[in-house]
Amino acid sequence: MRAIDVIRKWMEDAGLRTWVDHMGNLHGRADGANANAEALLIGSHMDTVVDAGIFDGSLGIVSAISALKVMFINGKLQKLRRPVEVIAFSDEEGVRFQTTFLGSGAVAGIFPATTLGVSDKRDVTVESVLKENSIEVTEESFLQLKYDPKSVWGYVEVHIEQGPVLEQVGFPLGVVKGIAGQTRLKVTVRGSQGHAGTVPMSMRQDPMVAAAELILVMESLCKNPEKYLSYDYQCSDSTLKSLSSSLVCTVGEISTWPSASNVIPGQVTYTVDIRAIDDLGREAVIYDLSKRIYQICDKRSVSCIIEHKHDAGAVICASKLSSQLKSAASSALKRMEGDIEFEVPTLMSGAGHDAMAMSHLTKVGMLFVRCRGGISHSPQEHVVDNDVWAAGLATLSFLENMQ
Ligand SMILES: NC(=O)N[C@H](N)C(=O)O
Ligand SMILES: [Mn+2]
Ligand SMILES: [Mn+2]
Repeated sequence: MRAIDVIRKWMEDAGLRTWVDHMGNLHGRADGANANAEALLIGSHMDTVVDAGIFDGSLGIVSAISALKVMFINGKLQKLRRPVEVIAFSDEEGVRFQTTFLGSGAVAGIFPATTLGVSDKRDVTVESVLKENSIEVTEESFLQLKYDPKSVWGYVEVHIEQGPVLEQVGFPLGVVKGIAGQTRLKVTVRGSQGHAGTVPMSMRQDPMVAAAELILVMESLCKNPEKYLSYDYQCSDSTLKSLSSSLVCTVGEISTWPSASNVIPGQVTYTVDIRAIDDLGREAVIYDLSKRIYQICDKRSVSCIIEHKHDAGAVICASKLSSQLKSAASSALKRMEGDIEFEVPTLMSGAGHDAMAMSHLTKVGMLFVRCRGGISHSPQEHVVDNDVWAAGLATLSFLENMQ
């Protein structure tokens, strides 16, 4: 809510009409010369992860507002060939409720109204959090957030790369070809709680050690999918090849009950985040992993529950937007450095973005900005001033020349 107040002021300084919708997304719109034309939506997310950096999400919002402010100052804003609407999305990371894209998903209309009843670890629901912040959302007003696809020309997002490629190729900007698909699971393993000092090792049904084995097996599967999945099983050679270069898995959270050093746990819960460019391959990995989880739990006489918390298919960015972003990036760099000898690179995104949700509403394009060491989701996340500058100039050039 504090971020909304700060960003809303920036939007109004840039001459935008602002409002906050029932999912806490902040909108800033310039109608341009044709208020009823299909609008360009541009933006990113306001939220971030725990112990994060300051560029993930926010750079996309600031680049969009800054470019529009330049146009406001030089009188070009009202000459825009179509309305431009900046959206600062409320929840993209999905860290609190384990369902990501809550803000952009509401605008894209991909979620049912029951989403309002999703709760966090303290059983606080999305609906009550919004109401606590004086956003009187109802199921009806939630469903009304969906934009009419006919009113939207496209969605563009400027975002830090969160990876090492642009730094490696020595380029401040890159155009995103596509975004990897992702699945989030919650695995709960239950055993028999007991005294750490009295239960013989041979008689234990210890969910902590079972979870440890499950996590190691998942790591091995994701490091060597070809060893676990094969054609006659459910994966073609091309899928296996794609998995070998793009499959990643992470256990970011683990908790246990009763979490006491002299008690054999009764229950262990951990999160699984699995991503791959190939959706079929990702589904095959999830299927195979689930099978192995049940087998190992059976062998260890512990029970387990696998909950699917979130799935998002891979997204290919629209070539029309990508080519306009590419020329905007090169004109920005020419403006900064004189001529550029190389072509603006194109690359895939392993990170998820609001563009994944918005792709259900309209064509999407993304521009990546180099970040130091490719580090993100960490206080070490950093973008040098000149690259922030390049991102803003590229956004301005895109808006000035959008077709
Ligand atoms: N939904 C998401 O993917 N959120 C982050 N951007 C992520 O990549 O984890
Ligand atoms: Mn993030
Ligand atoms: Mn992000």
